[in-house]
Amino acid sequence: MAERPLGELLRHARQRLAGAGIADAAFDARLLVEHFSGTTRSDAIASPDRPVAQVAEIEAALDRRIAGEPVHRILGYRDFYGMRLSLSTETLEPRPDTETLVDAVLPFVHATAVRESVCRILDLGTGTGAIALALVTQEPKAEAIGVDVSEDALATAAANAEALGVSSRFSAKKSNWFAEIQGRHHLIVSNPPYISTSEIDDLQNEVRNFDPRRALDGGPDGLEPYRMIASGAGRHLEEGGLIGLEIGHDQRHDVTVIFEQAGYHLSAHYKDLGGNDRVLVFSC
Ligand SMILES: C[S@@+](CC[C@H](N)C(=O)[O-])C[C@H]1O[C@@H](n2cnc3c(N)ncnc32)[C@H](O)[C@@H]1O
Repeated sequence: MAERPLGELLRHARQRLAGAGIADAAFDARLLVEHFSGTTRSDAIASPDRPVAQVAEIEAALDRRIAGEPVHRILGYRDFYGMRLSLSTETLEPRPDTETLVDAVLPFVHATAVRESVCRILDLGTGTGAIALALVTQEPKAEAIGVDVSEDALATAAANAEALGVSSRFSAKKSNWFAEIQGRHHLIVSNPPYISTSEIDDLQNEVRNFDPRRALDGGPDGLEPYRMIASGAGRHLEEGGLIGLEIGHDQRHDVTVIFEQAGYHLSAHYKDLGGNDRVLVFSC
């Protein structure tokens, strides 16, 4: 395909996406054109006549977006807590709501690192490594094990750690929750699958068709992973340690009961940016 000027290509991409009913057409068009043409927003403003050769790649990306693929799946990355994280087939796309969990536990991570010279973190269901990597990049004395059952997710998390320069303080470990985990940790964090099996079919197409089912499905009532974590945490948490969990918007009561029955106290709860219950923090 012939080259086209950057400004014209941006307008064309926006029109194609808007015409197909894509909600954030202007934003998605900009992300896709910039990514595949290797240009920036400043280039579009300062040099709209700059020729772009990657017209075919951009058209193919627009086709995928119009077919319903989320824009970050097409780009192959998503930004989280100031980090650029690569995605792969079996990783959930990290969501801004999960940053609430990082914010909730980060003061404890810093305080533990000051007091103990280290903060050992276990991230159960690490996916891209999002939560663990946010914490170890924010606290130089923190070290984390990212656990997952997916080999693909573990490889992606390890590659993200390498790209962020923290691979000496992050290890990716294949384990069914605590099954292969040894030792005690100051902090256990998890954003487990928490959607009930029957609700998965009602999710938006972009979630249902492109996020891996294993990252979403929390069993018949969506609470099974919380039961697994509550029953195993006692063998892996240091005295005075914390458990930080992301939850579904209607799970605050049920998850609190599960952890209280296992002997923990709810020490804090947080809402996400949309005002929904999103994070619970338990102490021993
Ligand atoms: C909701 S995703 C969270 C991913 C990442 N922590 C984040 O917040 O973006 C849940 C993750 O749990 C993993 N998982 C599912 N079942 C698991 C199990 N039995 N043991 C360990 N990890 C599991 C999935 O593969 C997926 O990566």
